Amino acid sequence: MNKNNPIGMVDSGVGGLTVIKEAQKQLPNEQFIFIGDTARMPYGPRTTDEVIAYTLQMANYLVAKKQIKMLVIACNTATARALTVLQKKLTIPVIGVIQPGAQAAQLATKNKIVGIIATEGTVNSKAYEAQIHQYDTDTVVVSQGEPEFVQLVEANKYQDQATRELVMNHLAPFKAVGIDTLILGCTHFPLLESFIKAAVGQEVTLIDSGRETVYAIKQCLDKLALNTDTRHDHDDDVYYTTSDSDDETFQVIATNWLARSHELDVRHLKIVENGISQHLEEISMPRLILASNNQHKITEIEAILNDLGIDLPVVPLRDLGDKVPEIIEDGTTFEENATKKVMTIAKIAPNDYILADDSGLSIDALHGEPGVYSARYAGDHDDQANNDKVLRKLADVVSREAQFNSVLVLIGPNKPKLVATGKVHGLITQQRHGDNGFGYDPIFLVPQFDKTFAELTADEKNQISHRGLALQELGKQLPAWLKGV
Ligand SMILES: O=c1nc[nH]c2c1ncn2[C@H]1C[C@H](O)[C@@H](COP(=O)(O)OP(=O)(O)OP(=O)(O)O)O1
Ligand SMILES: [Mg+2]
Repeated sequence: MNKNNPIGMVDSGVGGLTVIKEAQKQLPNEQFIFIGDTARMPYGPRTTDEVIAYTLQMANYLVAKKQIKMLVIACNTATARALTVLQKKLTIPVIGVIQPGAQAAQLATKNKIVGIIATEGTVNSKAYEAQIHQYDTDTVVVSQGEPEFVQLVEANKYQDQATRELVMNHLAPFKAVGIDTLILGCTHFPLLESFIKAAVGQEVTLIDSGRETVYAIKQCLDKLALNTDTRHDHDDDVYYTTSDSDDETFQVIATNWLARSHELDVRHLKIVENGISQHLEEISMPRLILASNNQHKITEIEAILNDLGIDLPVVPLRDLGDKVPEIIEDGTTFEENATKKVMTIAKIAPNDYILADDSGLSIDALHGEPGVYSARYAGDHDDQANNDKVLRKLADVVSREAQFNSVLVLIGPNKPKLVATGKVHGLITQQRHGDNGFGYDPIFLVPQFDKTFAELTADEKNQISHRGLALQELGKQLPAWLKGV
């Protein structure tokens, strides 16, 4: 196990953020990856089988995809019901929030009357009682389920006056019993700490199960020599939620509670049903795939895309690996072929944006030839043979007018196709000049520079080329298209 791998933390929703906050404070160099199961919260009313299944899905994701070195179950309900199962199934250390809290309470109590507030699931499991009675059978344990507290925190109402009154009312019985220690047996409850203290009395010791858990994490890292020796910034920490939409409440609570000045890196996992089993998969950010096998084109397009302010990761076709199907360019127009390119790639990348260019040289004296057949005029993608054929056909021809055409087609998830074209006039030379570029560049003369495309720098070519002009045109149409206008 690599000690520089991250620590995984799983929770039913937002409560575990109190644990990660403490962990970030006490373990400044460790990297944390947190999953809040916001799609299925709260866990309190769930069956034990459900809680075990959900917790395992999150654990399996973190082990398989993030190579975590340790798992923390930052949720009391999940600890009560799933900890022992996960400890058996996983080969990494798994730490729960109950044992550390119970131990701290046992050390803190003097009158041996300990209160517990938790979800109903945790209360019914009697996990805290069992743990406390392992240390001392005489300790009196008074527990109370407080599912409403969980809901108030999850609804971001943990600072409201009405919440304060509700907490005061609910916790009044603890005063009558005379507890001297109260376990906050749900990771949501530290957010209500000041209200809880006011309700039970300042003299009562509150045990934050999350904080105690972080001591246990530290001890475990020390014992197994798993402390990282590289420095992470907690801005590297990643927070996943399982709701597929924008999880605004999570983002707001997390940013406030963790007191970060900028937005946290919150990503989404989707729950994938597979027959009777389920697993989690990251919902990937859409990419812009450049559907071309021609590296020269890709380089030109990438250089110009930079200036168009496209906020998507740009991925060349070759990065999609060997699953890319063959693209058959048998259309009779550039637009038809460019459309075939994007549609073929859309089959394997339905959630991405895809951009293709189909282009070619059209010579007036040859009635537009080679046109859509430019790439295979003489030999398939044999630039030398293609150039030779053009020069041979024009050997005795005086009129050497020609155009390069580029047709760009862009598609995106749930978007109509966007077409942009560019055209540049030139003259076919008598022989090749220059080594830059590709294709017919050495025989395409731009009168304004008195140079062929192959004699221009990449920047100079991009300023005036058919592809450069088509990309500029695309850039103009893009904002409205992205907005769906
Ligand atoms: O700026 C250019 N400078 C020189 N030649 C060019 C240019 N632009 C297109 N051409 C020629 C090369 C090729 O013979 C044909 C494009 O064929 P075309 O199918 O669009 O591209 P391709 O097969 O090289 O790559 P892909 O289809 O994977 O994007 O026109
Ligand atoms: Mg092609």
